[in-house]
Amino acid sequence: MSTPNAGPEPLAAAASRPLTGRIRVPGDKSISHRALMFGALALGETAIEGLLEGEDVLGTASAMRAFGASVTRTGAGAWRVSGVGVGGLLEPEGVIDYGNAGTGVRLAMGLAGSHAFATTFTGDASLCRRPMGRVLDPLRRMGVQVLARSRDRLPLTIKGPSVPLPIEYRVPVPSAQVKSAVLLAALNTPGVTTVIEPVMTRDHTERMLKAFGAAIEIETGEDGARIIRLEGQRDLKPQPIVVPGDPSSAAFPMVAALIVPGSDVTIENVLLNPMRTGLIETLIEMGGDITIENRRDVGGETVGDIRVRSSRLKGVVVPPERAPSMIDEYPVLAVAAAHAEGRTVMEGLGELRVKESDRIAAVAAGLAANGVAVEEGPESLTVTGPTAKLGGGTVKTHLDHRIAMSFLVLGLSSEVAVAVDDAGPIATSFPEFRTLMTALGASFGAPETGA
Ligand SMILES: O=C(O)C1=C[C@@H](OP(=O)(O)O)[C@@H](O)[C@H](O)C1
Ligand SMILES: C=C(OP(=O)(O)O)C(=O)O
Repeated sequence: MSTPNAGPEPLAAAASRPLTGRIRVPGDKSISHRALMFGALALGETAIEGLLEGEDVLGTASAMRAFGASVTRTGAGAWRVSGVGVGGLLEPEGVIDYGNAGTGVRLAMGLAGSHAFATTFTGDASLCRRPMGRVLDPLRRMGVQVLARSRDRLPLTIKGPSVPLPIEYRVPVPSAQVKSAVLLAALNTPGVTTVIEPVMTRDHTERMLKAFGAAIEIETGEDGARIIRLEGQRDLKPQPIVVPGDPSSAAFPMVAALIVPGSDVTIENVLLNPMRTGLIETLIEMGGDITIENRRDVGGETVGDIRVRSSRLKGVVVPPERAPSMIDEYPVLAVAAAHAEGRTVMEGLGELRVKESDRIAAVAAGLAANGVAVEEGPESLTVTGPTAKLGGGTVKTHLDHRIAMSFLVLGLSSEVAVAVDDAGPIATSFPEFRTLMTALGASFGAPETGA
């Protein structure tokens, strides 16, 4: 969990020698959260390999223990979960502190919301600013009572009804977290709950629920929306899970290899679910030399090794409909765009305003502080490159891991060092970031020394 008393960890990066080598990034964050949660609901033992051991996911491991499941670490990335069965969660004794983890807390609210007990959730300063109404609204319709600070922010307490109501819910924002929270609540709801998704988002919940034997059906409506029906109160069967590498973490060495001259990096075993590969598609359109090798199927998901060589990039227009397949990758795409010839226009970014930070504002401020030409729109970012004299600025990370990692990557190709005010949040999703990047040839240091 977060360590609020540790204090900020300033860090800087400066022009790197070519990055070379083969690395594996840690397990996918979305799949890791879900593996622990579905394991906690299944009857019997779920063995997980390759779990992301970042703070966000460790928060879910603690939360599942608080709900009565047995969760044990048996080796590096190897975990076992003994579940309590659908409907069998216990009332947690204390407050569930989810630290920085939006996915963790929103999915856990769905889980707890279908149980007739009270759960209190809280988080760090970033999570307490983020909107929870998007999950609480459908849960209220299922009969959940909510006691919250104004505007549905954490800390808050929810209490499930004795018999939850199945609902039909059209997800109003493109959000896999909202879809998943309703489906998790539906697991312990009698009858059929329907979630309608006008815009498709990452589908790990649906894929994994199928694998665990849930009664889930998906069809496409006349208007093109995805209609997901789940019949509740059916047992889940434990499944061995192998978590592939997180494409959202792979994004950082990928962009670093593209922009540091002379680089040639391979990132092995990365999840290539089509709802997660928008960044790869965009970087290839920009002229990035990226090839996928050894494409294969692992546990119902496509994975592959991504080879990236430094490239001359050109600006592109990234269409808004691509946003769900690369929603967490815009900060690091903006860093690539600072190196591209011409304008890169990123549209349809409204959701970026409610992530760990307001990522449109944080990226714009960070790029501007380092001499990059950037324009911020209400739901867009436009970056014009290449930048003549890059670097020299200190970036405010606002408790946002992706802002910290993106700007350290910018530093690796800057004339003058780029500093971030706090690298601590990197541990939420990618604790090995510094070690792996260093193994490729990058170097980081204290901002005072200019790295
Ligand atoms: O469901 C998930 O695992 C996630 C969904 C996305 O959030 P939204 O559902 O808010 O788009 C993403 O930003 C987050 O990192 C992980
Ligand atoms: C948005 C993110 O995570 P979460 O919503 O789980 O905090 C992210 O990891 O970029």
